[in-house]
Amino acid sequence: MIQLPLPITIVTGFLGAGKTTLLSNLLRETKKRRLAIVVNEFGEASIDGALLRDDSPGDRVQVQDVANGLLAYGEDRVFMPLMAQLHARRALIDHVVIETSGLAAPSAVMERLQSDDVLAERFVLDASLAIVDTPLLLAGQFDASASDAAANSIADLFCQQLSHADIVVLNKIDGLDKHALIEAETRIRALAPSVRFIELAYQARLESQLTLGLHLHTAAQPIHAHRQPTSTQASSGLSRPLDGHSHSGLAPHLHGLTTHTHFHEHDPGWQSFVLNCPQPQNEAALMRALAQVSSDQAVMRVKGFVYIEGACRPLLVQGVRTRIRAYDEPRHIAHSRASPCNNQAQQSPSELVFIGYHINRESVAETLRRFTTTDWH
Ligand SMILES: Nc1nc2c(ncn2[C@@H]2O[C@H](COP(=O)(O)OP(=O)(O)OP(=O)(O)O)[C@@H](O)[C@H]2O)c(=O)[nH]1
Repeated sequence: MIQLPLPITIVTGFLGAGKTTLLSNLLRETKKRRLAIVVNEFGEASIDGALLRDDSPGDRVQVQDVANGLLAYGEDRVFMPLMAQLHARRALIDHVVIETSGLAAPSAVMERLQSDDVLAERFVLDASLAIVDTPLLLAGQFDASASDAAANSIADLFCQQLSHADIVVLNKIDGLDKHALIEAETRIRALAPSVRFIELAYQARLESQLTLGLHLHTAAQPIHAHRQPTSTQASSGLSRPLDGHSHSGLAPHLHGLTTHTHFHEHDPGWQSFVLNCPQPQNEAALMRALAQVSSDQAVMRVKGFVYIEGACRPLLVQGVRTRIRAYDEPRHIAHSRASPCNNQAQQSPSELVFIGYHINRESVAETLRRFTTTDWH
């Protein structure tokens, strides 16, 4: 029996843009397709994979974590065996979604898919999505700056992610009015004129028709209807659709990979480390410590699970730059992390992943120790 190539959607976006949240919503809403999700994290610990696994209904979704690096970059030896495993399970999978690390350009995976003959036979790129933290975009947080190396590195990466995207998804737009949305679109178009479509995701929600099965890189596919999310029409009140929301008649899209380079030489200024603490935490003291850390150093992302005195399940900590929140909704907590209330002694240590530009592990640990009077190391 002839097997059709397995479609792959690449989901990219800078650290904390909302890739995992968007995917997790998609998993709950996609009822028909059997999905294989590959989650690549820059840090040593995989937090997102645990969250997605918890949101995966039944055996329709398989989640695979690849922590500690950048998938398909340079010397990475994980990518090819991973693709071979996916191919071996072809009969059980309808669609693959690869969530790249927030510090990766999607061109790395795209290039491998196009340049390797075996992969090109077995897989087909369906679409590449770039998720954008819209409030940060509007605040100029992805702009380059002559005097700030971190800002330049972020701006460079952000542009790479946009320029390889078929679809840019404006996320975190819950509090934005139509003028802000149009301003965001204008900025995206100025940074990446080749972007084909811009979609709006309210509360990190995109319909699966806007995300999977788009065939944007397949020759001779029937033209599909590409619509705005219904929530966009209802809540944004935009007087005109965002440019590019329909694309009937467009030919399959080819990204000029030969003319772009992804970060084969990844900027070594980006660092990640994990800190643990065996003692239970005081939430307020920990939040003060994390606020201090993010104002002292270029920490762009903090995430992990923290055990609070007397609580039977950990809090999920999510920090994107200076916005740091702790969640205790059970949905946000991987079951494997919950412990019976009467068995506090068996709690795992708290674990936080920090990602930033030239960040200093010891100095972050020292701030956490000072504010929480517990032994972070
Ligand atoms: N208000 C708001 N918050 C959001 C939205 N989407 C995501 N978030 C929050 O943004 C934070 C980061 O979300 P993630 O989904 O983990 O982001 P990510 O892109 O997967 O992060 P990395 O994998 O670390 O790069 C979390 O606290 C989310 O709850 C949104 O649409 N609105």
